[in-house]
Order: sequence, then structure tokens, then C-alpha cells
Amino acid sequence: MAKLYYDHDADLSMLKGKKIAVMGYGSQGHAQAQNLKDSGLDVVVGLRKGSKSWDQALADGLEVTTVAEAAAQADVIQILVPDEVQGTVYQQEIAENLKEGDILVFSHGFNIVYSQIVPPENIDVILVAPKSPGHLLRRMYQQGMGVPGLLAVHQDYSGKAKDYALAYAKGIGCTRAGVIETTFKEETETDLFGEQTVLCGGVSHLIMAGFETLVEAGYQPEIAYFECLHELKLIVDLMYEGGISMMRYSVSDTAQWGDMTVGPRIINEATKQEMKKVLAEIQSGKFAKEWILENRAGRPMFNSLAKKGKEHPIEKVGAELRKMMPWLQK
Ligand SMILES: NC(=O)C1=CN([C@@H]2O[C@H](COP(=O)(O)OP(=O)(O)OC[C@H]3O[C@@H](n4cnc5c(N)ncnc54)[C@H](OP(=O)(O)O)[C@@H]3O)[C@@H](O)[C@H]2O)C=CC1
Ligand SMILES: CC(=O)[C@](C)(O)C(=O)O
Repeated sequence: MAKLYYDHDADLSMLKGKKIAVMGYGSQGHAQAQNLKDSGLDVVVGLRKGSKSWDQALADGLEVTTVAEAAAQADVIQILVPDEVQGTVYQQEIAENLKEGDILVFSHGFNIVYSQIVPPENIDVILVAPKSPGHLLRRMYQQGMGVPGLLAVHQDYSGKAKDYALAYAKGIGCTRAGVIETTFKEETETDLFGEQTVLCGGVSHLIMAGFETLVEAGYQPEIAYFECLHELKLIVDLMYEGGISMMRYSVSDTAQWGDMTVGPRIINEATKQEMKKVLAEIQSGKFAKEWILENRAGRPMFNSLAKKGKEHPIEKVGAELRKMMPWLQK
């Protein structure tokens, strides 16, 4: 079993006295900056002028400045702008503001693994990747809990890079749940694979296929929504708490029988073979090249597919039903 690191393995004092710049204030940035601040660390948020995140970061009690200025002030620089712009932001605003002994941090290894960012040799380069969406990273931290994370060292100029990574992981709450040491390559490839085939790509398309099948057969869309999407959270919550066995224990034997006998017809050997092809495309760099070029072309396919997704009938039905659930209203 992999060795996991917990709170007692991490020394937060490694980061005391260091200025930590969190570049970006989105899903991960807002969570990590606030968690680090609540952990007693000295944080500044780096954003572009006119950023829609600027006022929110100020309202959350954080110091905010431009990316370049934050990089110039900082000893620790966490890059949490979108993967597809990190290379440009690094080149234009961070690189010239790095000094010997700085610590460059990522929460996804994409830009290092695919050489979009090539740091100078006289700094530490580490990865601390929460295995969670940012908003849950923040919520769990505030509730005294944490989400698991991964850490990796790409460059260890100081000889203490792993200790800095552990301290950072503790600062954002990941050592509460457990942190596994990995490599930038393993984190990047497994994260891309997971988000494409299971977490986002797999689940969303499974839900939509189930919803479409029921609606096209004439069943009420509201029932299809509750059955294929809304209840999924409750089922996954059980697996989150106690594995697939806990879910199977809690659902009816009728459901478990269907799970075990029909499930393999839906997710089958052909699915597994396609998953292997997806992994190969990630490992070869084919996916990364397509994503980088899509952004350079102005995201024509991304924008078209995103619009189509927002127009899917399940989104309309779901929005109406969620309006009747006050606990879901932000
Ligand atoms: N989303 C997640 O839960 C996870 C993300 N990650 C990784 O974290 C990193 C950040 O992703 P995520 O938090 O999703 O990003 P988001 O898209 O949620 O947030 C991006 C932030 O960067 C700012 N930004 C965008 N463009 C620029 C720019 N050119 N210059 C300066 N600031 C800019 C945005 O502010 P504004 O547009 O207002 O200027 C926003 O505050 C990525 O490497 C991602 O892979 C890792 C684990 C999970
Ligand atoms: C939340 C997470 O880790 C993802 C799905 O990989 C991502 O948002 O990049």
C-alpha cells in the first residue's frame, strides 16, 4: 500500500515567514488562498487587472495585487490560473520575478509534463494536488475536515522541497485526509484519465444517456432527472463513506442484483478497451496537443460543445426541480 502522509508528518512552520502568492482565485485559488490564510500563513492573491475575481478576494479578506507584483513579493508561488493560460502567464508575469530559492507550486502537472513551463534550475518546483474540486476543498476545510491530495517534487534546489510540499498540503488541509507522494507525470496522466473517463466525462454522459433513454421511451422527464442524476449523489455518498460494498448494503437486493448482472452490459469490455485507448492518447501527448491547439484556435469546439451541453433537456428539467429545494439555492 502507498505511504500516506498526515498532519503529524508535516511541519507548517516550514512556510512561516514566507510570502505565498496564489495566482488565480477560481475553484482552486479561492479555496487554497483562504485555507492557507486560515492556517496562519502569509498569503497574497495574484490576479490580472480587471479580474472579476479581484473584488471577491478582497471581500474574503485577502491581499490582492497583480500576478507580476505578487510573484515579485513572494517566496512561494502557486499557479492556479487555468492550465491553458499558465504558460503565457508564467512567461509574461512570473518568470522574470523569480529569485533564487523560490518555490514554484502547481496543483496539476500539465504544464511541466508537457513542457509549457520550463522553470530555472535555482528554485524548487513542487506539486500539491487536492483530489477534489476547489469548492469542496474549502467547504471541507471549514468543517474541520480535508480532502486527499498528491504531492510531487520536480526540482529540489533547497534539499527541502518535499518538506515544503507537505507543509503546503497541511496548509490547505489535505494532510487531514492523507497525501500520497507521486510524480508530476503520474498525477497528470491519472488526473486527465480520471476526469475524462470516470469523474466528468464518464458520469455526465452516462447520466445523459440514461435520461434520454427514459424520456424517449415516454417517461416523465422529472422522474428521469431524479432517477439518473439527483439520486446519483446519494448513491455516491454511500460509496464515499464505505466503498461499493456500503452502497450495495444500503440499496435493495433488487437494485444490487440489477447492479451486478446488468451493470456489466452497460460498462463492459468494450468500455475498458476504449479507456485504454484514452490513456494511451494521454501518455503519448495526443490529448495535450489537441487541448493546447484548441485554445490557440480560440476554443471553437470547446465553446460549441459547452453550449450544446447547457442546452441538454436534463439541464432545464433539473434547474426547475432544484428551485424547489431551498438547501440548494446559493
Ligand atoms: N477545478 C478544480 O477543482 C481543480 C483544478 N486543479 C488545477 O488548478 C489550476 C486552476 O484551475 P481552476 O481553479 O479550476 O481554475 P478556474 O478557471 O476556476 O480559475 C482561474 C482563475 O485564474 C484567473 N485567471 C484566468 N486567466 C488569467 C490570466 N491570464 N491572468 C491571471 N489570472 C487569470 C481567473 O480570474 P479572472 O478570470 O476573474 O481574471 C480565476 O481567478 C489548474 O492547474 C487546474 O488543473 C487541480 C485540481 C482540481
Ligand atoms: C476536480 C479535479 O481534480 C479535476 C476534475 O481533475 C479538475 O477539475 O481538474
